[in-house]
Amino acid sequence: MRRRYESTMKNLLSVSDLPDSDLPGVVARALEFATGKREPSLDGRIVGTYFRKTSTRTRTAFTAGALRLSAQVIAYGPEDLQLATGETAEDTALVLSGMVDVLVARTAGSTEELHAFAAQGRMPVINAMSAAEHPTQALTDLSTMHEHFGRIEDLRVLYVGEGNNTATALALALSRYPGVRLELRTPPGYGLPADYLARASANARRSGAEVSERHDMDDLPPGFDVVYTTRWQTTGTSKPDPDWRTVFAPFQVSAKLWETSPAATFMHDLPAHRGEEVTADVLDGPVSIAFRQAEHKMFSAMAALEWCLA
Ligand SMILES: NC(=O)NCCC[C@H](N)C(=O)O
Repeated sequence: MRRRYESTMKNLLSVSDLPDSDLPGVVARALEFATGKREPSLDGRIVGTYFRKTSTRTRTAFTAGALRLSAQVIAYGPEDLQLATGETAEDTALVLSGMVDVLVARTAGSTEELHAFAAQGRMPVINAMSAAEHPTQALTDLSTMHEHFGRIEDLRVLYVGEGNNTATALALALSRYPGVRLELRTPPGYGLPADYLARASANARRSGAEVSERHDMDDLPPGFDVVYTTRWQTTGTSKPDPDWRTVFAPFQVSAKLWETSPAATFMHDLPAHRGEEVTADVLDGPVSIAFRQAEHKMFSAMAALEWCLA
């Protein structure tokens, strides 16, 4: 669709929309918010949130974060907009763009729809999770890692689980940091989409990171700093293989992984299903920062809103 307004509008549809010149600053700003810093930086702004799928962390993070920066919020549920009766995404966003300053949208569907929302060209659109990518989760993960380790560079990260929206965004983000080694272990048939793996590998070649993916849990190198997992049922998806639990079973994160990575910190995008992707002793134990990571959702949402609206 023809762009209606020419502007330098900053959408956050992919973590790759944040240029190298801005990404460290956005993470640093999230870390300032993590220390309790608050400013009325969005006073007078109106944030629209449109969540078509369930959300606990992301929706609350953007709403609470906007309010804490003195913005006002209009929240739309799945049936509230005329989109539900067939109005196009383009027309919907064109109308909203005259009234609200930024739209935070979780479709859990195709990212193309988010591009259709962004086509109007004057109201930035933030991807609060599409089927392909979860960019604001990646920002959360970066600021959580930075807070915990004091850096992101040189971290050795093991990601275990489906190559879902969280994994794609994490791979695109971490691959931009020199010295990072990201090892993805994804169940056979549930790996990262090839184009995302290729983009992350291209980032890594440029930055001096390393990204690799395998579909088994054999020959794991020792000494990971982070073990990261995600639930087995990704929002809005179903698994074609009726036997998928057997395929996923070897990819459960348990204390066994700490035999070779005794200093590793555990991360999880949540919601968690104890006894499936992770055992309760790991998630609820001293190695886990998963619930601090959830708090970072708001800090990174605040930084993302400011970046789009600056
Ligand atoms: N932290 C979150 O945003 N959690 C929501 C679900 C994330 C997960 N990748 C999913 O699609 O199910």
